This record gives sequence, structure tokens and C-alpha cells, in this order.
Amino acid sequence: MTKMLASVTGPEEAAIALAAGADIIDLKDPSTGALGALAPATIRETIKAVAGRRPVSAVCGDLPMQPDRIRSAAEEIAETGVSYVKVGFFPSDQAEACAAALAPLAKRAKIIAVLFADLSPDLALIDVFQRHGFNGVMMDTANKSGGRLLDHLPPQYIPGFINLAKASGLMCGLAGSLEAPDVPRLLPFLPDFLGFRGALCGADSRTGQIDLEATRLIRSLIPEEQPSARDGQVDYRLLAARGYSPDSADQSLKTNRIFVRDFVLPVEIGAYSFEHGHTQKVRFDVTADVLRTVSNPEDMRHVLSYDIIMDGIRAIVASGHVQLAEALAEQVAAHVLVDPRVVKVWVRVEKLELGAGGVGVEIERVRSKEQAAAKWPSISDTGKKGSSA
Ligand SMILES: O=C[C@H](O)COP(=O)(O)O
Repeated sequence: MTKMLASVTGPEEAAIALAAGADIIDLKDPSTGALGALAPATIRETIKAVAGRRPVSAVCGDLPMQPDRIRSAAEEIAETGVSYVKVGFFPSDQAEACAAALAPLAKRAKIIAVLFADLSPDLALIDVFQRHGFNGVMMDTANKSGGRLLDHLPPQYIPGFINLAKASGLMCGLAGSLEAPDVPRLLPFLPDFLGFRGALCGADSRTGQIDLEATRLIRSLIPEEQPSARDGQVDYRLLAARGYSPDSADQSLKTNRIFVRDFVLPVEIGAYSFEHGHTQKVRFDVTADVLRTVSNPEDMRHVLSYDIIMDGIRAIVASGHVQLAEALAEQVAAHVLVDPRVVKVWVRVEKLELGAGGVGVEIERVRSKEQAAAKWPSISDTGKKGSSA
């Protein structure tokens, strides 16, 4: 299950994050940078207040990539007794040397390397982190006013990062000015955790104080280990992850029809040899009948986002050459049907460069038991080309 990491500034905010149900209490000073460090005394005080109810992580600061400096800062943070020490890896020819300098500490402390999607991250470092005994790696953003994670690392590239981290046995996380609508888009990629600061501060900026209601909203978007009885509502994402169908949905609410129209992407597609080695424009039209689970939808928990359809198409397309429009349409339909609220889907795939108009296929599929049992992250195994932002 994906966990929720909440970045807080000390014991007071940690209490709010705990009350909202955050899984990891992350300590940082957002007023001094993306990974602004807090004083060791504040970290100790927070660990004491959290009292083992949740793991606590802390950052070492936005430090220059100097091996000795990084090592001593990480050692100082580790000495406070945190569960995880987060270390930022900014672009530098010293990055590998910094990772090597942390190897002795990694034998006695859990180190999480932080890469930055807006600074052309070097994914080859993931292997280096693994070799030096790190515990995890996360993708964040450095410039907090420069866009969200998905602006810098589009959905089709997320599997590239996550698959590399998981193949190296590293825990992996995603963060970077994430907002509520980003959560259902990122969950299908199965990150080990999603990290938040700005979104927890409600109307305030990320340097303000975290807000209980805003933190609860984010928490409610991430399925918890136990089925959420909160609000008396069924947690369909959790059910999906476990392969159940929403038999308990109130059928009287009927369905909504959501759609994505005229979504055109360059795609490597075709059975002819002249169609290999380059892309051609393909238009996707997708319509889905989605069970309504509440009569008054209020937030992202209550809807199937059309972003998830577009993200899925992007990830499927990024996974490589496909011979047939029919095969592409089936993959898209299967992806949409993974959400158990979807009862029927229509997919049209049109190759736009082979004739006067479009040529292609339109299919209609209903959710079968097999699709209901399919794992939620249907797009986590695709996007093999995605290696950098
Ligand atoms: O570790 C996660 C970060 O604190 C995320 O901060 P942000 O949501 O303001 O980018």
C-alpha cells in the first residue's frame, strides 16, 4: 500500500499530521528551502512527541554536493534517532562521491536519497544508492513555485523511475507540490509513499502551518491498510487494489458517463515495415460508464478522473511499438476497466496519417471478473522508455 508522508515543522504540526492519519512524519523547515533542515533539538522533541506511533524522517538541508559536508550533516540528523534520514542529491559531478561518503552511515541508519524532477535528475544514481546501502529514493521538486511533479516528470515517465527503484530494492516515494487531483493519478504507479507539504497547508503557502482539514482530505485520498469506515463510505480504491467489485454500490445512483475526446499522441504503431522506427499521429476517444458512489460528489474520492485515462494512454504508448490498433484499444480498455466502478468502456483508436481521414477501430468492453481481479496499477509495468524527465 502507498503510505502518506506529511512534512511538518515540529511537535505541534506533527500532532496535526498524526490526528489526520499520516503514515510518516517528515521533519523539515520549508522556509529555508525544499529540504530545509530543522535544528536537532526540534527533531528530538518531535520524536519524543510522536512516541513511536509513526516513523519519523528528517532532512539534512539543501546542501552543496560536498561529500564531507553531506556526511557530517546526515550523521548529525541520524544521531537524533530518526527512522529515516533524507538527503538531497542536486546535480553535481560529486553526487556519486557523496553517496559513497554515506555508505558507512547507511549500515546503521536508513537513508533516503532525494532527487529533483525539475533539475534533470540522473536516474543512474539509483543503482549507486543501492550499492551504497541506501534504504530508499524519492523524486521531489526543488523549486516549489515552479510547477508540480507531473509538470516535470509526466505520467509516462513515472514507471521508469519507480521500476528502477523497485528493481534496486529501494523504497520509493513521489512528492513535489502534489495537489489532491494528483493523488489518484499517482496511486496506480504504486509508489511506496507520497509526500506532501504545500497541499497540507490549505489556503496558506507551504511555509504557513499545516491545516487539519486539508491534511485529512489528502489522507482520505490514499487508501489505508484497513477498509476506511470514515464517513461510512466504501473505499473503492482499496477494494480495487484487492480485486473486489463494488457490489455494495447503491445501484439507484446509476452511472455517470465520462469521456476523453480527440486525444492525439504520436505513437509507434503498425504492422508494415514502413511503420516501424517512427511515430504517427493517433487519436484516442474514450468513453466510460462509471458507477456513482455518492449523490453529491465533493472531491477526488468520489469520481474517476479523466486524467487517469489520459495517463494510462500515455504510459501504454510509451511502452513501445504496438502492431495493431486493435491491440492498443484493448490495452486502453483494460486499463480503464481496472477501476471497479467502471461498468463499460468504449475506445476508438484512429491512425490519422494513413489516408484522407482516420482509419482504425472502435471497441466496446464491459468489466469482466478477470478485469475486476486485475491489479489496480495496470500502468506500472509500462513506460519502459521513461528514464528521465
Ligand atoms: O517530502 C515532501 C515534501 O515536503 C513535499 O513538499 P511540497 O508538497 O510542498 O512540494
